[in-house]
Amino acid sequence: MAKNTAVGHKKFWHSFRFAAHGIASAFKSELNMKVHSTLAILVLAAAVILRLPPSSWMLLLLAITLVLAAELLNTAIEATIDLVSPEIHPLAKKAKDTAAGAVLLTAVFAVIVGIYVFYHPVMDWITGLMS
Ligand SMILES: Nc1ncnc2c1ncn2[C@@H]1O[C@H](COP(=O)(O)OP(=O)(O)OP(=O)(O)O)[C@@H](O)[C@H]1O
Repeated sequence: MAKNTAVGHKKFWHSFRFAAHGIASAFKSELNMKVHSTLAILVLAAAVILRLPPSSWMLLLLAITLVLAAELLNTAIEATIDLVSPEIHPLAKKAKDTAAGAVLLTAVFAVIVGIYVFYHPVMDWITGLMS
């Protein structure tokens, strides 16, 4: 474990590496990250198959980025609480529950985006299969 003591452009690349390591370690340790990213890959595969337009892609990428970013922040808050308050405390509960609430909110947004962008293409695809 080391602090970022580099300067100039080296500091930038060190920060980038620490951030990439943070993402990779959250993927390894957090089941929710694995579930959300697997769903994201399936959704993007469906977007390719159904040839969704660029505007739908942008909405999907926004929703996926929001969910994964919220999940990363939730993981960071959980780790901080476990460090500073391993014992039961109402404020620790408030912090963890609120962070989990943020993830839930982004997941609800992602579902709404999914329905909005996939509804008509899926209906057209089903109609095509039946005719
Ligand atoms: N120190 C604490 N004090 C009070 N309540 C806590 C504390 N730690 C956890 N909790 C309660 O237990 C819930 C679950 O906490 P936990 O740390 O197991 O996270 P989690 O939501 O299960 O996420 P993960 O499985 O990714 O670690 C929290 O949302 C909170 O309500």
